[in-house]
Amino acid sequence: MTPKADTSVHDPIIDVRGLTKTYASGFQALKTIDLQIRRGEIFALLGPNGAGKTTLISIICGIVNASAGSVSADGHDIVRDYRAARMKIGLVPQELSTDAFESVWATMRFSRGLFGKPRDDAYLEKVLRDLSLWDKKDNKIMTLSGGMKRRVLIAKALAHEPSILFLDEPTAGVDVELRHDMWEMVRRLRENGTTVILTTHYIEEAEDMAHRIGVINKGELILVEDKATLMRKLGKKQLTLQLQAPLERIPEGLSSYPLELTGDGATLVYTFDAQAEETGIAALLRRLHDQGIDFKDLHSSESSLEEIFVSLVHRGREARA
Ligand SMILES: Nc1ncnc2c1ncn2[C@@H]1O[C@H](COP(=O)(O)OP(=O)(O)OP(=O)(O)O)[C@@H](O)[C@H]1O
Repeated sequence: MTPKADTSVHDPIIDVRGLTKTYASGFQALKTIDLQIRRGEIFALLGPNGAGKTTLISIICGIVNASAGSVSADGHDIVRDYRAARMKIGLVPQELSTDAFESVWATMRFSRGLFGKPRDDAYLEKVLRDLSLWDKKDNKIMTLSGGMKRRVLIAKALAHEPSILFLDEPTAGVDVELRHDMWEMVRRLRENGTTVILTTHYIEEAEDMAHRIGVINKGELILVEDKATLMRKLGKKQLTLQLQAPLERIPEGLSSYPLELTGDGATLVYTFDAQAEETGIAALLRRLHDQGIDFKDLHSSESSLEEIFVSLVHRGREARA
């Protein structure tokens, strides 16, 4: 990887300002996005299906046109200075769409050539070795396993030595081992100075790797935060109790607890802070017993990202109302 002259984190490597996107269908996929990515960071963009993650990445990578606003990549405006901006960026898409009949090696050489970069077989060899693909270099892509094809996508995106790498759902549907290999690879890239932006549905992925996290929902960037701060906010767990007999409402004696009655009154959900020393579960169960409320089953779970997004958006709407 090329050494980076400027490693300052204050100078954004990606600068997105007032970006909006309305597709030809009239659907507004992005609503005024402002986002600065720091040089050398791993940034995770989280959001439920259809939130606008791929649209945002596609605009930054010059695949989709913005309706308004501007983006610069390493100082180059992605419209006025498209070639220079694109040269800085490697994109690992969700799916492999072409090159099935080509060998891994030919695909790499071709990708590098597309960006007008001089031949550098030693560099390409290093990329393939780092991704455990070297022994497959002469294989046609169609003969590789799904996991290997994923690695090829990454290798291809790195062929022209970009300083910014976008990974769109890098580990969706891959097995645990490959997921860990990919995380390892992302860390190595970062150590070499590459800025990595990934989209994911997996909270562990963001938790494990990202320095900062952006949450996008319905085309709005609802927050951008350092990971540690966000994890504290998201660190909620839930205890779900299946009641023996449905309740009409939460009894007075339990009103001090953050409880919610769902499933026609037959399910009681208690939300608590996973990081807190006292979860309050023991006291709650005692209180339920005192109130004569019996349950037949209970389980605890961490709120899914989708639930967290919904609650974030909900809160945002309430705050605006
Ligand atoms: N070419 C298009 N024309 C019209 N609407 C589109 C087009 N591409 C995407 N959309 C819509 O824009 C919204 C955002 O889509 P996008 O693919 O950016 O979401 P995403 O966050 O990447 O979702 P996922 O996690 O499912 O990949 C969706 O409602 C989608 O249906």
